[in-house]
Amino acid sequence: MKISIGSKNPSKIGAVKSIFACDEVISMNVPSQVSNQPFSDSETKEGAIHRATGSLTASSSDIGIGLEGGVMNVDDKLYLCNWGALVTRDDIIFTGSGARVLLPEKIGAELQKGIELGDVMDDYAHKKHIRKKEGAIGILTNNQVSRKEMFIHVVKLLYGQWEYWKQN
Ligand SMILES: O=P(O)(O)OP(=O)(O)OP(=O)(O)OC[C@H]1O[C@@H](n2cnc3c(O)ncnc32)[C@H](O)[C@@H]1O
Ligand SMILES: [Mg+2]
Repeated sequence: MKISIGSKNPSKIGAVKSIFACDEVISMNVPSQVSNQPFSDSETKEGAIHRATGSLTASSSDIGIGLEGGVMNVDDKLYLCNWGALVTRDDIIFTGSGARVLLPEKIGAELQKGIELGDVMDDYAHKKHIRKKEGAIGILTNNQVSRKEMFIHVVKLLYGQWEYWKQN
């Protein structure tokens, strides 16, 4: 079975490969059709769906997967959020979201200026390419949960829903 994923980010590809272990995984950049830095659950989820459908349309895969990172407000505080979507050839869409973590106010202020979280995080932690490695969630949890591990959980939610649907 062939799976496409709408991203070239290694933490996203790694998560998909961990769960769909013996399948062929095709990765490609496709437009998320939302802002580079989504600012709500809804926008982040839409981005994930567009990445999944975009990769399906652009390849001969059996299912398409999209994973999208964003931020969202709870009680006037910004949290990191992540969404995933799995789309089948007959247009069934499964979605699920990942762990959330509070963003320090300093980070929230930079995001409000229009800077992407990936860039804000590199500045904040004095590191490079955090988005492709441990991620904001890895930095903020002192590496208890990496971005790949968080995405593995999201991919499990998608995989499980899809398996259940196939059996029923
Ligand atoms: O190549 P793509 O797939 O776009 O990978 P990305 O790292 O840009 O990831 P997203 O577009 O899904 O994330 C949207 C924005 O949020 C940032 N972001 C989200 N989660 C992050 C994390 O855990 N660590 C660092 N940056 C993160 C990311 O850098 C983008 O600016
Ligand atoms: Mg991006």
